[in-house]
Amino acid sequence: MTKLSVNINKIATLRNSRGGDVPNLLQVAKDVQKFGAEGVTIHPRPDERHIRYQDARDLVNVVYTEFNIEGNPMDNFMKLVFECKPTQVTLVPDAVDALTSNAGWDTVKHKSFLQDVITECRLQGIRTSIFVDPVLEMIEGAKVVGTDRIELYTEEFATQYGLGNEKAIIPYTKAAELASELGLGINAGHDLSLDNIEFFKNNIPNLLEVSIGHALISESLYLGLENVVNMYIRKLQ
Ligand SMILES: CC(=O)[C@@H](O)[C@H](O)COP(=O)(O)O
Ligand SMILES: NCC(=O)COP(=O)(O)O
Repeated sequence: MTKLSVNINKIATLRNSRGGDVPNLLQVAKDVQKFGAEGVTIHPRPDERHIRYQDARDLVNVVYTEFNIEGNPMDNFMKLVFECKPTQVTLVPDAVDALTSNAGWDTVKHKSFLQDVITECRLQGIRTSIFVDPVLEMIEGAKVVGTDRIELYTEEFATQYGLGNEKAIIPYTKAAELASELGLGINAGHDLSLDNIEFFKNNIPNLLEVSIGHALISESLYLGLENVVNMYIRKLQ
């Protein structure tokens, strides 16, 4: 069984667009867990354009499933992580001004930096996962730096699968096989959706967790729109 961790960044994006508290991020976190999600993911970015650092602190008291905080392990981010002590921190090498995450770690080049961060997280009792492309050398490097898990960066798979190219799964399957042999736990995320999740899950051995946000929130809008439009129409009769 693969756990679903719902990424609620997009709820914060919508909330911040009006400056108030609608939709309420903490209520959404409570609700996704009530509906069966086994984790909540956030990715506070340095400009706080969606998740704010205070949201992370507030969510500590609300997330009773697995709390996953993602981000680039810069000083402020790591201070926040050590304060919140989530179940898992996912280290992502994204640039300060990145529109969204767009690459995995070079685990060879950044070996000693990652080793230091991961050692500190372990001392604090926080599970680590590092965001990686499905490249065997990077998976071997992930083992060397001592992470508990990897998160396979799935954008390329999602794009190619959407174009009908099922073979795009092959590097992910091979990466997962190697990770399993090396004793690394396997997570995955980025652009996973109702269209591609079943195929992905069926081809990735030992997939422990997926974190899904952009598509899941968009799909929730599409699938809920008819109901809400009709509720308004009934009130207007
Ligand atoms: C690490 C990752 O894959 C990202 O998908 C991320 O958590 C999404 O961030 P944004 O919501 O800022 O695009
Ligand atoms: N780690 C990936 C994640 O949390 C969500 O990514 P996306 O579904 O918003 O692309």
